[in-house]
Amino acid sequence: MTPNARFEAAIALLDAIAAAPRKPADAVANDFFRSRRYIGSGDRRAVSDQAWSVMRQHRRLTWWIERAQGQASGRMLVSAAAVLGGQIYGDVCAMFSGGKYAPQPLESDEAETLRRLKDHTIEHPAMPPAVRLEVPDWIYPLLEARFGAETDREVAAMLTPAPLDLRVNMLKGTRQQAMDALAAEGIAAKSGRFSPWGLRVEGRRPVVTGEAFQSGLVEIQDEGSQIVALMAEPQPGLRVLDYCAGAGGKTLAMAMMMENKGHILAADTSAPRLDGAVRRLRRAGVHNVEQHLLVPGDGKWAKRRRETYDRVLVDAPCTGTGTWRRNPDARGRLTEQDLSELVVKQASILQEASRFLRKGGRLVYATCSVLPAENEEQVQRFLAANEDFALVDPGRPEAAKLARNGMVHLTPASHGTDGFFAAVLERK
Ligand SMILES: C[S@@+](CC[C@H](N)C(=O)[O-])C[C@H]1O[C@@H](n2cnc3c(N)ncnc32)[C@H](O)[C@@H]1O
Repeated sequence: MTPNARFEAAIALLDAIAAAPRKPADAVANDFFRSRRYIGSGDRRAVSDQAWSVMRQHRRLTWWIERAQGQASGRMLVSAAAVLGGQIYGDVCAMFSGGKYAPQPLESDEAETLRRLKDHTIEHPAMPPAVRLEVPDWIYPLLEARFGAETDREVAAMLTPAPLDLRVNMLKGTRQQAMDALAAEGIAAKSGRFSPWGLRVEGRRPVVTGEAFQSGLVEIQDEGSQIVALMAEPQPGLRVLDYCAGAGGKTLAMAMMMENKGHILAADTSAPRLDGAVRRLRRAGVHNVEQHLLVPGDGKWAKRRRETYDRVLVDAPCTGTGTWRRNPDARGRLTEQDLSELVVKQASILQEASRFLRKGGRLVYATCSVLPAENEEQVQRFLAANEDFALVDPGRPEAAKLARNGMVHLTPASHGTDGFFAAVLERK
């Protein structure tokens, strides 16, 4: 593809994303490229990179375009990003050549808007903080309450692209063997900072097509997520309930820690998500996991299992604010109502799941959110209503050293992981 054609494809992709405001951008992008099979993999990556870079600057670009009396269409967003990113105004206008596969020429008002952006950069002192940090207005005070003087540093780090983290599957080999196998595929990886099984891959590499991944020796998993699984301390022989197991990221890590001995019940209300785990479990060589679809009214099922699990992991559905660096479009979709509904849901799931824990057993409550309402406040409310539970320090030293007041808060800026929260609760 010519640079102009890539420019045009990025504009079309951004318009498609804007036309489906409730759909995740990566799902829109999958459909977009599926219907344009003539776009090869290198071009696809370049077009996505350009669109994702615009999404990471969306509020600031819109602010600039509106200030320059324009409309934030895909054409204006892409061209404004180029001009504010330092490309020469005339060169950017020339991209709109109207040639085959190139964008149509700029209208005179579009060219005028763009001209007003000349000699500026994306930042401007008059930008409100929520615009500068690319977050919805309603959430900024919550982030400020959470991070205080560190708000700028913490929230800005949520705008940088996430690294690629792997977990070595000890059922298949050691960390050194995994590093060697990856090196043989031309992929350089170094040990993670916190997880004993973590690897961080340098640069963006196609790990999933390689032998190390296909053979189940490595799995893609953010290091923060590995720490959450580790906090459940699932030893061989125990009975573990993974109550919001989804597609099994933490189930897999726990099965590995249990050396395939004992039993994990991976429960979720979503059949498609549970199905998503099946191939991953097989590839990883895991065979101590049983899946269970939670359905309303299965009281008998629950009654039989009351107080029978040594460990319960509640990886609750949440706002996903901790994963914003992976999904820059998600921040724009999140509403205040989403948050209040999730807080109610999380409290009910935690209460529900806690019934399965035996006396002396440990429950880990976790989210991939950085908001106190979904995290420590949720734990405090639960403890106030359940006197037979107590907050305890994480047992594993890797997690204990990360804990503050007995709870672990991970963030991209402070730990280089996704944002995660986890707390261990023991039944007395
Ligand atoms: C954060 S995701 C889980 C991710 C998964 N543990 C992993 O590590 O890959 C939250 C999960 O909670 C599930 N969920 C939503 N409502 C639920 C409920 N009432 N009970 C149990 N699971 C629920 C969702 O289907 C989703 O799979």
